[in-house]
Parts: sequence; structure tokens; C-alpha cells
Amino acid sequence: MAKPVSIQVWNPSGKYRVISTKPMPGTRWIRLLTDQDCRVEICTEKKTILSVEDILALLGDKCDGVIGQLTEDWGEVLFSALRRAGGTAFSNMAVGYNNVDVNAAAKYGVAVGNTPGVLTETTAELAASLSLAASRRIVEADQFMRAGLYDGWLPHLFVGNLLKGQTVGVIGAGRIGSAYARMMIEGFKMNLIYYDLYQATRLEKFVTAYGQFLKASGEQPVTWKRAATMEDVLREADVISLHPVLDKTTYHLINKDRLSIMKKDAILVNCSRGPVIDEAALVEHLKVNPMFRVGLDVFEDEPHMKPGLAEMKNAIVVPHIASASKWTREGMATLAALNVLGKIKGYPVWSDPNRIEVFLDENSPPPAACPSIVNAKQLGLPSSKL
Ligand SMILES: NC(=O)C1=CN([C@@H]2O[C@H](COP(=O)(O)OP(=O)(O)OC[C@H]3O[C@@H](n4cnc5c(N)ncnc54)[C@H](O)[C@@H]3O)[C@@H](O)[C@H]2O)C=CC1
Ligand SMILES: O=C(O)C(=O)CO
Repeated sequence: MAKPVSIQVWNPSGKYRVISTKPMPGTRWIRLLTDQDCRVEICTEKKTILSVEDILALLGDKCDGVIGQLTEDWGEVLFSALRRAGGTAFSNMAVGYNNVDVNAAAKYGVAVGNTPGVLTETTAELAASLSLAASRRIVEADQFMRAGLYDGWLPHLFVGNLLKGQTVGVIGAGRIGSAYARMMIEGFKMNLIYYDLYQATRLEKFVTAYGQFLKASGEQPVTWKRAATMEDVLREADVISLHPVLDKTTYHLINKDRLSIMKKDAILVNCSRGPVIDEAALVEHLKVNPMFRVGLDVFEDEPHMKPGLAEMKNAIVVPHIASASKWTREGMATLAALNVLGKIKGYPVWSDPNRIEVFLDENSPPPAACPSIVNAKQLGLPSSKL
């Protein structure tokens, strides 16, 4: 990064130096920090992805906390430097934190925050959008139209898949996976098969109740099934959406062998993390199975795509925008700032990261708590009552 580093400073006389490695949407997050005696420094460098060296230059020799991004490599080097600068707080502006070495952070006594909940519906809505766009071939049809190729209605033109009555498969039925499942079941009357390490009890209850409602209305009821193996989902589902965390157990979860057991005209959606799919194997699969379609928000070597993917008509690709609604992005900034502020101020950790709405109410001050610290137990941080 070219020196001097380009920085925007708020409340220069603030006691605590908090750095945000990127400008973030909204202004509430800045106000919350400056009102509590923080000097906020926002890195405004044009470079999209900051390297470890860039961030080291930003940290300097006094820094109390950092709000970072999922594109950055937060490991031993950065956490030891943050600690040397007197810092004890870091928050990703993301719910996923596979870019963070949590053990290294704990080793240096640094709390690691994330931003759950505020992006659940927004992300699920993009997964639903990709599912629809893929099933009805919307992007291909749009390109055809703009290319001036449409010369009249034809019985075979862009025939796709009907979702109603088909089976939606969800792998990773946590917050986002469950929200997506509900959208597809309620919106399109799909049946559900899911695979997760844990039982999605609330989701099962929802599908049971909705099925009863449909039956009572004289319609075909929807059904659910918790699969014993991921392979069962891949074999049975017509549309499959991936929503697990990225860790050792989910790296290349979708590989050549598993692609081969999916239906030839299945739809695969990924709004989790790129490396959950072996992308090179996916490109080969798309080449030999033209009816198989994918909707991808994330990529194995982001920001790059594996060779061949961009040319595939049966792939829809968007640049990691699943959480990109104004409300969500402003909320993510707020939660990340409050994680850092709370740790600096010695506040306890909110006891339920699934109930963070109270931090997002613009009309009242947020609770004196860190909304979500993923290594709270490891660091022995106290927990707040709801
Ligand atoms: N594309 C984007 O912009 C976004 C991507 N994400 C990604 O989505 C992920 C999920 O977010 P949430 O739903 O909030 O998290 P969550 O923690 O509520 O859900 C993750 C689920 O994955 C399950 N899981 C873990 N290992 C598994 C395995 N081996 N097989 C099957 N299931 C497994 C967990 O049991 C859990 O239910 C994040 O970690 C992040 O990587 C999240 C938000 C936006
Ligand atoms: O929150 C996340 O994990 C993202 O991918 C960004 O929305």
C-alpha cells in the first residue's frame, strides 16, 4: 500500500483508537464509537483487498480495536501486532469468519466478533433469487433479448423447471439455510430434504404446520425429511442450496463424485463460501451436463473464477453480494462496531447471537454488551442477560 496511508479520521481527540480497514455503509456505527470516546480511523485506500503488510501499516503502535473484512487474512501476524499495539478487540464485518485464526486471536487475548442474524433474510433472498434465475434461465434469456435474437414466441424457447411440487435440498440448515428453506417451501410449495449436523427443529415444525394448512385448504401438503447423509440430499433434491460454515469438514463438500450422483437437471446454489465446492470439478460437470444449472455468489479463488466457468451458459455468477441490502450492510457495520466497542469498554457478551435486533434499533441506545464474540468462552468473557 502506498505511503502515506489514506485515512479518514473521526473524533481525533478520542481516547481509544479504533480502525476500520474499509469504509462501511451508514453513519450510525461511527457515531456509536465516537460518542464513547473512540477516535475512528477509516482506511480509504482504493485497493480492494488489503494485504497483511497493508494492515500492519494501519495498526501502527497504538490501536485498541479493529473492524476488518472477510477478504483479509487475520492470523498470528496480525493478532500479535494488534496485541503489541495494546489492542484486545477485532470484529469481522461478516457472520462467516473462516478468514480468522480464532486460536491465534485467543492466544493474544483478542476477542473476535462477527455479525450474525442481521444478514439472514437478505442472504436467503439472494439464494432464492439464484434458484429462480437458474430454474427459469433468466440470465440466458436476458442476454438473448439484448442480443436482438428474439423474433417471436416459440413453444421451446427457454423452457426451464417448475419448482412447485419439486424437492428443495438444503445443506447446512442453520440461520440462513432455514430462512431459505422457508422461502422456497412457502413461496413455491416445495418439499424439503435437509442435511445438517444438528436437527433443525423449528424448520421441521414450520413445514409440518404449513403442510397441515395446505391439506386443510384442499391442496397437496408439503413434506420434510432430515437426511441421514448428504448423499441422500444430493440424490433426491431438484434444487440444492449450500449454507454451511466453511471449515475442514465442508471444504470441497461438493466434489466430482458427489456431483455425479445429483440429478442431471438439478440446480445447485452456493451462497456460503467458494471452497465448499470443488470449482474445477464443477466446470467439468457443467460442460457435460448442459441441463444442470448453478447459481454462484461465491468462488473458490475469489475474486477469480476457475477457467471455463465464465463461458458456461448454465452458470449464473454474481460477485459475493448475498448480504448486499442497505439495511443489512448498515446493520453489519453496527454489530461489528459494537463488538469492538463492547470489548474495549469491558462490557459482557450478549448471551444469544440469534437475537441481535435490539442492537439495530436506530431510535434507542444499544445494550451495553458485545453482540457476538465467537471466542468468548475461550477467553472466559462474562455473558450478559437478555
Ligand atoms: N455469500 C454471502 O454473502 C454470505 C455467506 N455467508 C456464509 O453462510 C454461512 C452460514 O451462515 P449462518 O446460517 O448465519 O450460520 P449458522 O451457523 O447459523 O449455520 C451454519 C450451519 O452449518 C451447519 N454445518 C456445519 N458443518 C456442517 C457440515 N459438515 N455439514 C452440514 N452442515 C454443517 C451447522 O450445524 C449450522 O447449522 C456463514 O458461515 C458464511 O460463510 C453468510 C452470509 C452472507
Ligand atoms: O457475512 C458473511 O459471511 C459474508 O459473506 C458477507 O456477507
